[in-house]
Amino acid sequence: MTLTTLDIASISAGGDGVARHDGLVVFTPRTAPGDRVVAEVSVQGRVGRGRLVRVEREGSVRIPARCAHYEAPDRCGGCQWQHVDIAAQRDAKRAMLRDAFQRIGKREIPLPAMHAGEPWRYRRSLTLAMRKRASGEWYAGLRAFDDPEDVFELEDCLITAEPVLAGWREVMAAAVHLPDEPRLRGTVRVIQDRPHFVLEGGKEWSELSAFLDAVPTLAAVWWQAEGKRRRLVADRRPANEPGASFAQVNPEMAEALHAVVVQRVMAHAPQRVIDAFSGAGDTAAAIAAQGVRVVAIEADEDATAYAATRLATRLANGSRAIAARVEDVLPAHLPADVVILNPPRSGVDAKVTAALLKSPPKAIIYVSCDPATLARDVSRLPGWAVQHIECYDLFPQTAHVETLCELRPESP
Ligand SMILES: C[S@@+](CC[C@H](N)C(=O)[O-])C[C@H]1O[C@@H](n2cnc3c(N)ncnc32)[C@H](O)[C@@H]1O
Repeated sequence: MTLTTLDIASISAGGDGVARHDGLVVFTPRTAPGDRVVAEVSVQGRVGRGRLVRVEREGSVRIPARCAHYEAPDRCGGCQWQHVDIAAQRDAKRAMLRDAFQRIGKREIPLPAMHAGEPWRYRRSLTLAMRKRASGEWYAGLRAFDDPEDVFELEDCLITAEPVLAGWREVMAAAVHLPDEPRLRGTVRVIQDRPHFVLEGGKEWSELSAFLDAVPTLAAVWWQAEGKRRRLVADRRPANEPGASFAQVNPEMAEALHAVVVQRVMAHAPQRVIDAFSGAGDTAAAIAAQGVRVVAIEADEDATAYAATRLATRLANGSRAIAARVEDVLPAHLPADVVILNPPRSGVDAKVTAALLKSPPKAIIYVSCDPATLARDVSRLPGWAVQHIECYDLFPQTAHVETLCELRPESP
């Protein structure tokens, strides 16, 4: 390990500042383009990893972080970019997408537009590590970005909406009734203005009913005991409300994106649409409501069951929700006029792109949360052109970016 002066030139896809030094590319968290920093650099294979020691000269996009947990001692790993001006964050995300297409997809795309909303208090869901101290007292918090074992007690999270934090305060006030374990994990999500709680871990929950009595405002409580499936242990919701797992983290921006997806699908005047990785069926239901036959494919059985209820009135035209892996069943449901792909970060299996090459729709609308896997998957679709591409800033202060990409067959 050596102390090295680095001039940070750009930001990497993972959110670290990037500098070149002695023929090495060095990635240093918590640095910004234009910074001159001193870092402890260690070499791992062909790349260098920097640990920021001090900033010698601040780049023009560096700003003070707003959140007290961001800097030492907590070093919160929930956000990566609070030290970067919001406009520069958004420019970096756009550049990240174009770079991924160049580097991985070997394609040139224009610098995409960015749609953005509120940069603070946008999260409607917060997952925290829960720890029991030797004294028996519980605390809940996030992990340090450079030490996942280091969980600090969270006082506030400036990217999380107040009703979620209120839900967490209620849960922690009742923590004495949690399963008797040193470590648990929980998520509070606010759906239709009411907090829902998902607890993960523990083998027995002997004080479950005392816990439930102590959390009267929670609309539903789910428990995923160690090695078991998640189950609903308290349900005070109105009938037919979606489960906590299907809520959008940033509903305002997700709705804006969703509306554009529906509009782009409908522009093809489709008769048959496949919504692959359909979740709880938000998009599928909106398209089916316009008289289109929609097949929604989703691996999660609970999400599919909910999507099926939303498509139930459209059964007559063949709309339905299928609980299966997209790669296993997509070929059997093609052809379609438009296929929507909205996979997790890992992107789509090569079988999915192979099936689309064999039985091509008029358009593929790909919604991605990872530029690298999007670029890889598009590179597996030779003969398809990027007709339109744009970014949505669903997660300000972090390095994550959501992309909408419409592909059409290249003209012969
Ligand atoms: C990014 S979410 C998209 C959800 C939904 N389209 C929406 O807008 O809310 C990805 C979804 O893909 C599902 N999934 C992950 N792998 C899958 C697979 N191999 N086949 C089908 N669904 C899968 C997950 O359960 C999750 O609901």
